[in-house]
Amino acid sequence: MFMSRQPVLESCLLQRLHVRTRYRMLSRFTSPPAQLQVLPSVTRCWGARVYSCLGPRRSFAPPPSSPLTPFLPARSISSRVKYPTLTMLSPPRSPCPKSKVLVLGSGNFGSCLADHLGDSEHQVYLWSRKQEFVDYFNAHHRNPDYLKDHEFSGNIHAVGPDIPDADFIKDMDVILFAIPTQALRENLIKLRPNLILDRQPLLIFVNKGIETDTQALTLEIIADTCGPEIATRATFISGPSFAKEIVRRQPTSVSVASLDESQAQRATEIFHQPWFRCYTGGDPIGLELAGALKNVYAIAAGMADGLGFESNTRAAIITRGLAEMTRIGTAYGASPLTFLGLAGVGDLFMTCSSPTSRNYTVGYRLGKGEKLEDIIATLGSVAEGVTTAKGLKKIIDELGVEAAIATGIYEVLYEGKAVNDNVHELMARPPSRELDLPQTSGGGHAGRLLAKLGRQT
Ligand SMILES: NC(=O)c1ccc[n+]([C@@H]2O[C@H](COP(=O)([O-])OP(=O)(O)OC[C@H]3O[C@@H](n4cnc5c(N)ncnc54)[C@H](O)[C@@H]3O)[C@@H](O)[C@H]2O)c1
Ligand SMILES: O=P(O)(O)OC[C@H](O)CO
Repeated sequence: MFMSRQPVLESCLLQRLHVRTRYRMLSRFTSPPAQLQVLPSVTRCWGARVYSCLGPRRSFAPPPSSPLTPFLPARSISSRVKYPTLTMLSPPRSPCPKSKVLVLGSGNFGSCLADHLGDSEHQVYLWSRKQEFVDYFNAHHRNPDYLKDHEFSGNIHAVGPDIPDADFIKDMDVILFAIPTQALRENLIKLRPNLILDRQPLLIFVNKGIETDTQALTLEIIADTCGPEIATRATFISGPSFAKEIVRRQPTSVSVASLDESQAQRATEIFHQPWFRCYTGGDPIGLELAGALKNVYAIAAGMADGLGFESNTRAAIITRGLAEMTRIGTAYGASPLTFLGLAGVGDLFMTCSSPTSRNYTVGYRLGKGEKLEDIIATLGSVAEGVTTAKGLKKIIDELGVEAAIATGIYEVLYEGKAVNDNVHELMARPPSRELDLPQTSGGGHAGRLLAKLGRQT
């Protein structure tokens, strides 16, 4: 997944003796996973590498279908079962330098990334707007609402419920925002007076959505609330990354982008680990659009599955969804290449094909005949695609691009169109050319946004 198989096998052969010797030394203290002992030697070596590189977790229950399952210890998800740490075989990269990180938002993704950074020996403060969360987390090192089976890093301290004050913020090296897009503006407005410009921490945003009322991307919300200087340095992380898989240290890769690439590089240095690869880039607008739009197509894919359609239909939605989001992004003024990256096709593919996705689940349940209000009321977590579909519809209309799938999802969610009619209408359209990119003039919407930031297109 993150390296080609041939070099892996070659390096396995070279390291085989070394790894075996180290395992023998280690087995004085602990037994290696039984699975590693019964596999053929080369496979065992690869398994040992994967196992050692990823390191076992306090909570870990690999799904039966996981390709890593043969190499990983079967273990209860209960954290009462402790596993010896084998990370000494391939230790985490030490963070350079060790940072103080404030994570705003203690849902699935905020707490998962807090755990990732805590494991890398950063000093992490996890903010929640709920006092009960703060008390419970500090007493038990568990999240009472999300990822409930996971025991979190001891390097995390929960803070709240008030937004941290200026004294607290001035000590932070990094502030990571893991708050849903619709709630970001109000929180940035509260936080802005506490940010000192000449000692500005690295600001990282991981939300994936479009603000419904304004159709603003996060970059624009930051510019509106904090000014162009802060927005220009803001950094965005996106890509195929389910929280519950990150806390199990499943190999994960993401895109990291900022208009100021030195900031993206800083973020990469803080996040990059052998089990969490970061790829940097300079197109935050494309990265943001890709992350937001894939959620709308995940609703479409889930809906098709819920209706009982199978592989052909899902592959068509993913591929035509990619064509659509690339077209919208290009007309907006983003680079079409960004949509071929992890934040684009990577996340689109994953979210459209996994019931772990909340957006896919919304679509699936709609396909099964449930009402949107009932699904939202019982989902227990945010599905950004629902609100994004609304903001996106206005953007599509303004740009004048053809985006039949996204438009159909908007009509199902907000205009009462029946899911079956949506499929029939999509399929009954006349034939068209497969791949075309729109011409952009004047930099599109991105040009206006960049001008707001004082940047030339
Ligand atoms: N869960 C994932 O695997 C994942 C992966 C990548 C990106 N994301 C993105 O990260 C963002 C957060 O997702 P999540 O999975 O953590 O969502 P979640 O629903 O699990 O948690 C949302 C958190 O935000 C808090 N919150 C909600 N409204 C708030 C407000 N007005 N002020 C302050 N805090 C508020 C909630 O209390 C909760 O702690 C979303 O944009 C999502 O698309 C999620
Ligand atoms: O559960 P979803 O659909 O919000 O997807 C979560 C992440 O965006 C996957 O990368």
